[in-house]
Amino acid sequence: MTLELSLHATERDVEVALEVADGETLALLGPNGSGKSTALGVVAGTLVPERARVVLGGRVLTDVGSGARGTRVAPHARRTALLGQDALLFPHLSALDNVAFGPRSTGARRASARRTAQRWLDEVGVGELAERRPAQLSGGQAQRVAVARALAAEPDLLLLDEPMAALDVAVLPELRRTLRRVLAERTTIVVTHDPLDALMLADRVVVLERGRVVEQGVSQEVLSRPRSAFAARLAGLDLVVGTWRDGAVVDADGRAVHGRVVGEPPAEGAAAVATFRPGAVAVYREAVAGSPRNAFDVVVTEIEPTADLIRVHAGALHADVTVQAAAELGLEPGLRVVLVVKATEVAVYAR
Ligand SMILES: Nc1ncnc2c1ncn2[C@@H]1O[C@H](COP(=O)(O)OP(=O)(O)OP(=O)(O)O)[C@@H](O)[C@H]1O
Repeated sequence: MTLELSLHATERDVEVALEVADGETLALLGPNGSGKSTALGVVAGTLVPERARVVLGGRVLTDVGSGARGTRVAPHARRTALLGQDALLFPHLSALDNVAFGPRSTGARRASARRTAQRWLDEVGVGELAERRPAQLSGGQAQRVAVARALAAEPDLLLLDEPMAALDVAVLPELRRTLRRVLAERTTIVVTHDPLDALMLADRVVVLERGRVVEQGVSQEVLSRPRSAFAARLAGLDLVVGTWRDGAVVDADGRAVHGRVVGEPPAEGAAAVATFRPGAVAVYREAVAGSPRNAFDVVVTEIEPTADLIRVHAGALHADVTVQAAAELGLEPGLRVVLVVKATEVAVYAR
């Protein structure tokens, strides 16, 4: 179902308008305090600001402000499902009964609700844990149950508020793949700080800053534009978007980045991304002999002191070096340098 949202929360200085197409997943990105939760709250109906209009599949859910009708559909009657950082399962119910709760509350009989619940638990990979209580589940398993619960309610719109922020990094690639599968064809908004989530889960991203939309577009395009190394910067990562060829991610400039493949290897010719920490990037004045696999000829565009290091900007790429190294290299904007990053420091994912 198509979502149309416009809101003006005067006190918070948040003014946002966006649309989500039927079946589309939209990632909402932005730094702390940029208005992401405000936007989700207005859609979910937990927040009614001075002016807002929310229309989901032609149903007006919120319409307040001058000249508006004063419509405020209650949160539980919106046919939206919100999943946050914490699973928030009912502690006294089994995983199965937690998931069956939604279908039960919309009138399904017990046996049928439990069958539906089992199907969703299977779908998100925790079918064998159906009889466990939340206390007997790991964080990642509990979050999978919460995803099943959200989906079992058959919402018209799914709202995910940093659904993976509280989880161990080790479980993220698998959960991300599960989400990618279940979100396909579902109208969804996902709030995230992680550009990989934006790339892997979302068709489109909207970037918020200080309560305003500053950039939006197809995820890959937004995230690969230098200006939108913004999103990569949010996660503290350098990010190269390209195509998987001969065991490397090849970007639009033909730069090949080698790394460790995380999860399923990308298919030859398929979209792929490489990420690495700026701290893993070394800076040289010229190509080093016996050069390691990833060496990029770049021009320094900016030098930025951080807490205890110097961040070297070269277009969309960054390197963090010590003050001493920056001085020895004579780093300044306009200087040609070679950035070197070991393949073992680079994570490569299929898109
Ligand atoms: N309950 C509140 N009352 C008044 N102002 C608030 C309230 N919650 C947030 N704000 C303000 O509204 C603005 C947007 O905040 P919001 O929580 O929507 O940002 P966010 O992008 O979700 O941030 P985060 O990533 O930290 O969750 C900020 O200026 C914030 O200080």
